[in-house]
Amino acid sequence: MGGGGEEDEHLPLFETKAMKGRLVYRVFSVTIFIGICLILAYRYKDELPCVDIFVCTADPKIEPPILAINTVLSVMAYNYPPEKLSVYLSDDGGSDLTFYALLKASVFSKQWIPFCKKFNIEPRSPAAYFSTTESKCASLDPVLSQESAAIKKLYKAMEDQIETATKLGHIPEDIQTKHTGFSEWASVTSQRDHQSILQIIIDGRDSNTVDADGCALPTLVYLSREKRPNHPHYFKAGAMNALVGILDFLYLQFQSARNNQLSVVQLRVSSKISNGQIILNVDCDMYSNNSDAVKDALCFFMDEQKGNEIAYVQFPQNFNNITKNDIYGSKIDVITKVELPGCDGHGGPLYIGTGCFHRRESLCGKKYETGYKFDMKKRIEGKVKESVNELEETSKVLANCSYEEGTQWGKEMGLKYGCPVEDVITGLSIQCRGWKSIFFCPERAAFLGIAPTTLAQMLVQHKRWAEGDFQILLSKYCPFIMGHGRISLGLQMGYSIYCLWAPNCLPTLCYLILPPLYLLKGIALFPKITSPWFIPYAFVIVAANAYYLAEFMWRGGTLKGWWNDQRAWMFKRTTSYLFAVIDTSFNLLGLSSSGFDVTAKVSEQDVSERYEKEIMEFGSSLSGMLTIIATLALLNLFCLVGGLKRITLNLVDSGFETMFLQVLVCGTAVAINLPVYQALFFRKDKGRLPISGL
Ligand SMILES: O=c1ccn([C@@H]2O[C@H](COP(=O)(O)OP(=O)(O)O[C@H]3O[C@H](CO)[C@@H](O)[C@H](O)[C@H]3O)[C@@H](O)[C@H]2O)c(=O)[nH]1
Ligand SMILES: [Mn+2]
Repeated sequence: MGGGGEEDEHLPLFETKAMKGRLVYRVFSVTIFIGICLILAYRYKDELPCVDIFVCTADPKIEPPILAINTVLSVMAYNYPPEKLSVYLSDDGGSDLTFYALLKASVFSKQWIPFCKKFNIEPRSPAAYFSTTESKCASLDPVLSQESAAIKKLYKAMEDQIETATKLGHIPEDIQTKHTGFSEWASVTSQRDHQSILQIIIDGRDSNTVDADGCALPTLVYLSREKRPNHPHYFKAGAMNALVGILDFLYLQFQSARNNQLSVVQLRVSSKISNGQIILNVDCDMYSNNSDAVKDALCFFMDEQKGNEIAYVQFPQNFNNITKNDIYGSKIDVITKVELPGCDGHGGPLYIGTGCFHRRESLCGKKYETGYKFDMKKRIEGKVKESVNELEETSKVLANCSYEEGTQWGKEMGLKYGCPVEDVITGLSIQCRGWKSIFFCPERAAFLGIAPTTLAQMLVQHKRWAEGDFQILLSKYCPFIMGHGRISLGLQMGYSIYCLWAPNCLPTLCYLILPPLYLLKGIALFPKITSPWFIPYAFVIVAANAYYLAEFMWRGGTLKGWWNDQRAWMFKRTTSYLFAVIDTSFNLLGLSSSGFDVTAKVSEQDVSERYEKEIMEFGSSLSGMLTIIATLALLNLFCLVGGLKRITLNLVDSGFETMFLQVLVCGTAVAINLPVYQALFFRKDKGRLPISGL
């Protein structure tokens, strides 16, 4: 204690001071931090399995090469160690134009992949990225916009070259001399008659092949499997099987114990070249929209508790060209947001084609055994030591059509042959072998594709689906027969929603033909509005429609979208499903076999404009399907007018009371068919329905 100046000299009771040597410590801790990151990177990197990605294309006219390579580039740029990725372009069109486009893409990828990773951009399909608003916003990040402008220029130059060649229809000689691969086309007589063409465009094993930043690149392979006129090629299933294959010594032993022959022919192209434990299939029109999707899928496969029983992880099919009110009901949101997640609780969703990650073994026919464990890190040592040329030669043979003869490919192994929905039937067989599957819907869609833009395209696509699913129901693969005791009853019922699509045409046709005809004649088919029997009718009509409407709106649809969806269902039921039933019957009688009509992915300028404006495209030439649609629309209109006249003239006993439901059914049909009348009587554009053709 004291006073005055003495106080200042007092020392504080305690004092905290920074230690000396802070800089040294900081350097030390940074090195430890880097060390931990490297350890994690090492661990993480090594634990990730190899992934083989198959992109399918079938015709350079229907599926332009520029579309296919955009998909290829998007999957090459996944956030995944490139040395563990292999991308295969399966070209069923056997086209040198597609091959040329892929060569160009391989060069462009050296700039594109580092650009994507540096700025973490999405989506990684260049065409899709350059059409996003962010890519057009120059001001946000000056470095990004500068580099983006430079890379866009490169892309446009590549696009120009590819499109010029595509328009020309062949590859000019001066370009052909630049790559020996083109010489393969000297012996190609047609799309349906040629030898296997296989070119390893980027060899991931080669440490000299790097991108602009010096990082490794994914392996990139072009394959056009052999096709001969006297050999069935089994469409997409055949294309996939030429690639799939399996090389696993444990599995070979397991199989050879049962059938010695099998082990010899299990190797196919990708199992020879890269043998990734996981296989992803995407159609050429479905680019990757989420560069983390591979890692997302692996979270399921690699889960320590449940991962071993998962055979496939299916992502939903989303589309980037859906208009606000979805005129053709293509969004299938009720399927992907309600029905398939519903199946998830009963053993897993159906395999619906593109956007599906498979465990190689389960796709190749392995049965699930309780306690089965698979080490994703396991790599088959010493598998490929051959030089690129040797490897091309030895792998090519595996894509020959004679290679499959007398084997289990298309039956026990790989995707199943003979069904227009090779995906659904294959998934069902996998589930019946004891495996589970997963439906995964990340917030940012993993894949985006192209939905049909004309009525005819949509109806043809649905005919293929309905026919395939109906064939399954009537075959030994029927979910209630093959699935009995193997998959849950809930899942059997889940499958049957789709298997019963086709026969749905019969009640729909009845409702669209009988009530109007009887209305015209003045004969009542339903109870009077005053009768107690009217109540169940009213309840079912109101409740079923209200439920579907609520489900539709809950999943983000609009009211007009729901109305359009109802129309799309009506058209599908009266045409696609009817034709599916007829063709399935012919098929059962052995009078025909089902094919695979590839859905068109490009349309003319005026067709696209009408699609954007949500004007239905009937397409001026009158097919059987459009004739049915127009006839039913006219029948309902004619009968409604005739029937109403009869009622107003009091020619029917207690008119409205008796005929209320018939007028409602017929009136709804007329209201829903308004675009048909418009197309028949008022429209002048090329998308109208020519009344003269009826
Ligand atoms: O002989 C063929 C025929 C088709 N494809 C490819 O198969 C894919 C699907 O064909 P597409 O015409 O687009 O049919 P979609 O109806 O749009 O396809 C859905 O339905 C098919 C089953 O019908 C599934 O295989 C698809 O994955 C699924 O997206 C495309 O990449 C085609 O290139 C071939 O590789 N070879
Ligand atoms: Mn498609």
